[in-house]
Amino acid sequence: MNYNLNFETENKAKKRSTFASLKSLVVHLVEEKKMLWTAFSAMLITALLTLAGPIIIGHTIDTYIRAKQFDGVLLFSGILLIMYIVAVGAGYLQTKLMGTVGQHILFALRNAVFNKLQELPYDFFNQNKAGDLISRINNDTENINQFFSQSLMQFMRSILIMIGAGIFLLSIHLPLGAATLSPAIIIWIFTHFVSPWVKKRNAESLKSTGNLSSEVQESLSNFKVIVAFDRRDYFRKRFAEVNRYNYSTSVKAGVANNLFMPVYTFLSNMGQLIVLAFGIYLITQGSFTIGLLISFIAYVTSFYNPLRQLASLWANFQLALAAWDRIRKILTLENNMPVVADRESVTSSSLLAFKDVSFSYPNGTEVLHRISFELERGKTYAFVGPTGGGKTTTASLIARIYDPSKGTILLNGCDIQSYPHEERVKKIGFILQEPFLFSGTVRDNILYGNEAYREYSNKKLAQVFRDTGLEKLLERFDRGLDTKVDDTGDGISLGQKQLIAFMRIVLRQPDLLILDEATANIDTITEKLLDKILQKLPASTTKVIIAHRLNTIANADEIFFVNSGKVTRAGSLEDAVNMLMRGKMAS
Ligand SMILES: Nc1ncnc2c1ncn2[C@@H]1O[C@H](COP(=O)(O)OP(=O)(O)OP(=O)(O)O)[C@@H](O)[C@H]1O
Repeated sequence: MNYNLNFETENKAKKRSTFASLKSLVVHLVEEKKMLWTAFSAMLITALLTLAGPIIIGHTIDTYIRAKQFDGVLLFSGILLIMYIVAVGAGYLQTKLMGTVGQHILFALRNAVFNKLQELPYDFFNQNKAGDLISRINNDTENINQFFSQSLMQFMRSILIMIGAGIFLLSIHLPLGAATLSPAIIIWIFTHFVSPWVKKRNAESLKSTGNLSSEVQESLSNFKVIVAFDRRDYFRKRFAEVNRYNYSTSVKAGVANNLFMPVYTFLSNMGQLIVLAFGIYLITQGSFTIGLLISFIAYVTSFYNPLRQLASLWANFQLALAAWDRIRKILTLENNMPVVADRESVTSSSLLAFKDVSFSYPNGTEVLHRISFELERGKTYAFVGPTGGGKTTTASLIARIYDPSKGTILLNGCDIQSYPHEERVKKIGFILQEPFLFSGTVRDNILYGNEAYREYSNKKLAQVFRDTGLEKLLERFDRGLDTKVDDTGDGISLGQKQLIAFMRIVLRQPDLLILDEATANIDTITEKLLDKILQKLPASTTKVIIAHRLNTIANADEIFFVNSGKVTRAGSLEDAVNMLMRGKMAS
């Protein structure tokens, strides 16, 4: 399955309309309904008060100022003052609520994206760069927050005031109103045609920010190799290139976003000009009053000012939608490794069986071809073979990191795909070639995902370590269980990392234990100790050992030779060595 998040954009396959993007975003606002309605009501109050202002001023001029009745002027000035104070209060409430809504959405979206990432299969992380994912979780969600906390209500307020002012303009004087509003039609046509282009520019800019983040992440996580091979200049150039691209896409997005403003300003000035010319003409004809003209000019301002604001708000809106499209792509991904239903209990003599299994990596050629073999309970199996022969791939299929392209894998006689993840992970333990550690202590890392011992005190745990024979391994760490570990694993050696991974898996006591080159960096004496610990595991535990060092597999009950995507029984250790030598000579 294609999990590449940038694939759709690159192929220009599916273009989503603004409306479709918006609709899918609105679904996520249900929880904020109450606050949104309150903020909307506050916004409505400010909009109505803003709209009422000009008509009151026009009325005061025509009724009281022309008749020199200053009591009336004072009364309406007081009313206007109260209206302005209420508008400030409502505006404050609206801003405060929308700031909270924005933060809630930011919080919920970040959680949703992160939780979704936890559900996605290994393949997804093969196909997407960590930096790009980080940018989606951090930057894109922040763009949406900015839109909600700063732009949405302003956006709605602008539209409401425009509609209200438009109605007033048309009802005060229909021909003058229609003439004044005519430039708005040009604005609408312009916006309609330019918006998709602006959204595309924003999407490109966000994508290049993701690439920039990937580049930083790649060079920072590999800085040791970069320094060791003196590739700093090369990475400097690479970074400069990605940074330049980001700069140019951001400039283009900025230009696109700012295009609305001058056009809107010009057309709104046209509106004002029409009022002045046409309005003064009407006054000279005696069919319009000065008070009405002042109200009219105020409504024209009320109509075109929000329109100008809409220019920048519309740009924020497009940016938020482009960001939302990037987030939505993660949220709508489906795990292509579901648990299949209807598992029937079948009694089987073998713990695990491959039946005619073939496998290809995404976008790759087939690397395993019609493999069949069985692993019995309690036995130790060794998988040997030349580099690139398919050992790790076979082990990954056993641990269901991937599903076969063809054929079936049976665990206890049932399709491995029918086991819930937790149950499968309990049954099959897997130590990777490069163990991954989390920041914390050795204890945290050993008990990672271990429900049984998580709450044990160090004293109680020490007894478990004595029973399982792991205590000697802890001596390899300065402060035992309390030794600090950071996620880069820089403070400890590669061999120590492998020991942590080993202890982690032995404590879980799985039915099937896969060690993929798990002792490659461990000295021979410690390796013998590990062997003893493995012997202490329950007699029913099946072990699969993948190793290049042949002494590691001396105790195996059976040896499989893995080469060119085929798995064959090698017979004795001597036969395996011969096969390996022949394989090497042939290659
Ligand atoms: N993530 C991947 N995407 C595409 N191809 C891959 C991937 N991982 C491995 N391969 C390819 O699959 C084939 C088998 O690789 P695999 O890692 O299973 O070999 P191996 O026998 O474990 O090698 P080694 O002894 O070096 O660990 C190789 O040709 C390799 O290039």
